[in-house]
Amino acid sequence: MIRVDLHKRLGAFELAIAFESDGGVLALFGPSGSGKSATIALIAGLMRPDRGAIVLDGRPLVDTAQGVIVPPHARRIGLVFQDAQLFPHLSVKQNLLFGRWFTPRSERRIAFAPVVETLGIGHLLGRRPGRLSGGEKQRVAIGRALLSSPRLLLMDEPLAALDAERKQEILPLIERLRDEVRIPIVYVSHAVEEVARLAARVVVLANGRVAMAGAVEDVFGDGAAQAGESRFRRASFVTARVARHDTHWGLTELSHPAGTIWLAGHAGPPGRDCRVIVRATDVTLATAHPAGLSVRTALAGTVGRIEAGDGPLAIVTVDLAGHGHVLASATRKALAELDLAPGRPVFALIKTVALDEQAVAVVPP
Ligand SMILES: Nc1ncnc2c1ncn2[C@@H]1O[C@H](COP(=O)(O)OP(=O)(O)OP(=O)(O)O)[C@@H](O)[C@H]1O
Repeated sequence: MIRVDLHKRLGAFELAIAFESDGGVLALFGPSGSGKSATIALIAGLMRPDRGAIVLDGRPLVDTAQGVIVPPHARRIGLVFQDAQLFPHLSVKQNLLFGRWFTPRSERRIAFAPVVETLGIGHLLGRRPGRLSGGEKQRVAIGRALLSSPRLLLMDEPLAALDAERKQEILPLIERLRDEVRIPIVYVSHAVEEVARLAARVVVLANGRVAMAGAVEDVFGDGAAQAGESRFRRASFVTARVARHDTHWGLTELSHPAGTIWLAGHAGPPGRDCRVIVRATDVTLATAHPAGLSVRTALAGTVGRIEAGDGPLAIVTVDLAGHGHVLASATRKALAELDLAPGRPVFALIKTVALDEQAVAVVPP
């Protein structure tokens, strides 16, 4: 359990945030410059707050009112950054063991062999970081952080520098840290897909303040969480249950009270709840259930919030029948011509080709 309440002035920027996490993965989300990395640096002890407190598992790490500032190496916090920041002159094995250096023997809960096994880096132990790929470096960096047996892992955009394939390799490893090692993680990301896959709760920062906080479904269903992001990055997710696989056509049917969601490929065993990540640009709005269209997924709901500026485009939140929301991007012209206003019934149409196994995340515990 971590509780954070911090104030810090950085030039013209002022950070004033408070949040807490009970475990699992807490995502820190927000636009560039909103204060995510500064928050991580304050928790890790790389920067001192002007005032405030950090309490980890009941132990005050910072309490400026009492003059408490625990130095970084004594905080028992593991750090993983976007660039792995390995020591170039040390082998992979030495880099990994460095993680244990500051951890008293009695507190070493995480052993070397299982970490190496989980991360699949046994064959790399003798190599220097210069001879590793980006994904391999990042796995070693995660291993080094874990071997300090931290009480909390801070991950600052750990996948941002990796290509899509590498990301898909490392995401399941982070899920295992969450579910098997059961280490609490504060995870900074810009990517809705990563948050959907990993986090149960999210804190959205804007201009150094907590703009929203709560369960990810609630926060991402609200268009405001990603306000200001380009329409190509806007996405929402819908929690639905795997109903069956259609082996003939290679599709998976997911059930949701608003309608059936079809996706290409295999999304896990029937009965499993998952989050389907839907990009706003993949959603079409219709005032009637479609006929004569190739689209297979039509979810019933009502128009919620409409976010429109002076430009030609708008982002519409559709409140789905039953539960959840999807975001749709549409032209303001279309909304006017279809007379779509808050409260009006609407169908959100999603192309099956936009959804496959990679668009699906198991609901985090
Ligand atoms: N040492 C510093 N001195 C002055 N300003 C700083 C310092 N460190 C950060 N800032 C400013 O604080 C603000 C928040 O920066 P921060 O790196 O925390 O943002 P972020 O949300 O992590 O952004 P990104 O997603 O781009 O990494 C920015 O305006 C940044 O310019």
